[in-house]
Amino acid sequence: MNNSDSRIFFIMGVSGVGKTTVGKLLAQNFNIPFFDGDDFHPEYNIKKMAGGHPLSDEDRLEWLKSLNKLAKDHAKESGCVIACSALKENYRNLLEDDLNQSPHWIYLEGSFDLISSRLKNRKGHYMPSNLLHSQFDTLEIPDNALTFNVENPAEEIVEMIVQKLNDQAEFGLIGLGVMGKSLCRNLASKGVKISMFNRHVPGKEENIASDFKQQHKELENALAFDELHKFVSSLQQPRKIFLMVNAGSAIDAVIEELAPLLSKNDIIIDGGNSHYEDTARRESLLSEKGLFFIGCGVSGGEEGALKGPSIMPGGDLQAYDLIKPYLEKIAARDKNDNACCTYIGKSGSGHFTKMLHNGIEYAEMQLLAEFYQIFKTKGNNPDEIAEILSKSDVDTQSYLLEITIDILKKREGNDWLIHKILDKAGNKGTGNWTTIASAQLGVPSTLIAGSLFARYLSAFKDDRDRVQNILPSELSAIEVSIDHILEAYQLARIINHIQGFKFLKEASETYKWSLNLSEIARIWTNGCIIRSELMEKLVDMLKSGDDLILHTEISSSIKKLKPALSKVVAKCIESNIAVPCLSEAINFLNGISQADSPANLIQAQRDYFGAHTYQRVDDKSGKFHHTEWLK
Ligand SMILES: NC(=O)C1=CN([C@@H]2O[C@H](COP(=O)(O)OP(=O)(O)OC[C@H]3O[C@@H](n4cnc5c(N)ncnc54)[C@H](OP(=O)(O)O)[C@@H]3O)[C@@H](O)[C@H]2O)C=CC1
Ligand SMILES: O=C(CO)[C@H](O)[C@H](O)COP(=O)(O)O
Repeated sequence: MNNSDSRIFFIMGVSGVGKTTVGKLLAQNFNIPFFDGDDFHPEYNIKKMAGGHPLSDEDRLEWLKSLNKLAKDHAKESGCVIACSALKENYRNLLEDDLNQSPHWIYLEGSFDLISSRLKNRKGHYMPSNLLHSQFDTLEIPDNALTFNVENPAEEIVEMIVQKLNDQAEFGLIGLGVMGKSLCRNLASKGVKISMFNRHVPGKEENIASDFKQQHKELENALAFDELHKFVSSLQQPRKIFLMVNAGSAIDAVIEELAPLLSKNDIIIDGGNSHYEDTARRESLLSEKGLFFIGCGVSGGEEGALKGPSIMPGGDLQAYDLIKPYLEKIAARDKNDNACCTYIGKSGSGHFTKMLHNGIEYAEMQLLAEFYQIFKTKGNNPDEIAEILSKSDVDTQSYLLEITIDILKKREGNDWLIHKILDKAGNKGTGNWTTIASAQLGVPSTLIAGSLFARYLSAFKDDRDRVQNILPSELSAIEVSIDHILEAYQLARIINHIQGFKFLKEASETYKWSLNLSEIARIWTNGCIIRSELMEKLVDMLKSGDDLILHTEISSSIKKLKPALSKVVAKCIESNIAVPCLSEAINFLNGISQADSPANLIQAQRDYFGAHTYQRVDDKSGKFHHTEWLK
């Protein structure tokens, strides 16, 4: 893609501003060729200008194209400096069209009076000074150029250009909320020179970036902005800008403001929990403007983002290669010290994978909540439940189990804090999207759906209060040993992961993403919310095939643990304990392990009322049949 040592500079500004002088000095400094755009005008244009007539857009077209070719030819080598007025945005677009790198735009500015007086003293140039008015009228001041005032001597301007380039940050981050702040500190502590931006909202959001910089020693070299164009100019090209803002309309709003300030080949990375279809849409929209868009799932919460998250980037592979060193630097490490970051695949696949991660997270959380309820019903207090969970088998170890133990032990005054927390579960949408996507793909992700709907049911707190008054359902302790309960938990988690990876496999085939499931499991072994001992085991199992349920280790665990799961669910139902996720687990297992299902009756009913046809077991051709049921 890029010869990394090659630099293309366009020195722009109105005639007489000093482009040639500055350009030659700059070229000398970098030891690259200098070209004066004026030397490339066709004879016709020179005559027209010398006659005091301004050039039209049509006159400029071939000239701009020839300068674009010049830039492209030299971009393949050491680069070059080209002086060219480039007064309008669309001229600049033509000049950088199809370049394999983002050029540096240097805008030389000066007052009309200063330049006019300089032009009057200039000899041997075909541009009469009265054309200067038309140049100023035509000029569209660039947003994304390094700007220098020509009251300074040319030598100083070149020094300032070099200094500015040296001061530029390698990586930019927009959105200094919970995750954005942690990621900034993580990047800076790894020695990455960063630029940070947070919007300015008068009276509400003021000096967020500069105040944040003051609070942390590791940010002393970071640049802080609340003006977007200054933030953009502070970044090395191609710019790499990580968005950590709320998913949805906020991302579109930021992109709308940001994109016009960027140059070709710049890379926007969306690290939020965006919907994968939005990501695909944004990627194709931005690619029309020559910009790259990487949809990048990030998991680990505030602490993970600070100390090492799991990172799931998807999009253009060449663009990914440019941001890979930064993402790998900040990612968590797996047990072999490899970064928990891997290229997921094209387009929205990174955000899809993060969405599914959250779906698995929903079910893992719901299972723990159901076991909390089971032990509560047995009369155990939160400390006792924490004690039971902390003694559970290594196979059940996970980050979510660890934090659950901490949560259960947390006291407030004489009581446990958990008793003071209202039992209405919130959500930000990823569980909902996962459930919709599973329905669209036709995959039975029943534990994820069960846990989503359990959250929704919990949110109907008033209804639950009212219904309980009319239909009281007494909870009673289930008579099952702790070992059996923990075995049921272990198996339900296995089913959750079987469903999750099957879901990914189906998405990969449908969307032609070629996902590497083992590699995805690997980057989920650390840094993310669903890291666990089980995930560690799945990395190798998924190497030998994607069908987890048929893997010998998994199938022998299922055989061993299934009686406990069946018993616990049956006992919970007898005891009026709602266990939607656990029951989905055993129902799925019973369904998937029976070659015969009652779906023949569904097919018959469909054919009866809607002539939807059915296939027959005694017709191996797979042909569809219809019966006139009332004849
Ligand atoms: N919190 C978590 O554990 C995790 C969150 N995520 C995802 O990361 C993203 C960010 O989350 P989080 O850091 O928690 O969110 P916060 O609410 O803490 O921060 C959001 C940031 O976005 C900025 N922002 C919001 N709207 C706009 C807008 N219209 N224009 C410009 N900036 C805007 C906010 O600026 P301002 O302060 O000015 O309002 C703030 O800096 C979300 O998509 C979230 O789902 C992913 C993994 C874990
Ligand atoms: O992405 C995350 C962790 O991986 C976030 O914490 C996520 O927002 C949690 O989702 P919800 O608020 O819907 O429970």
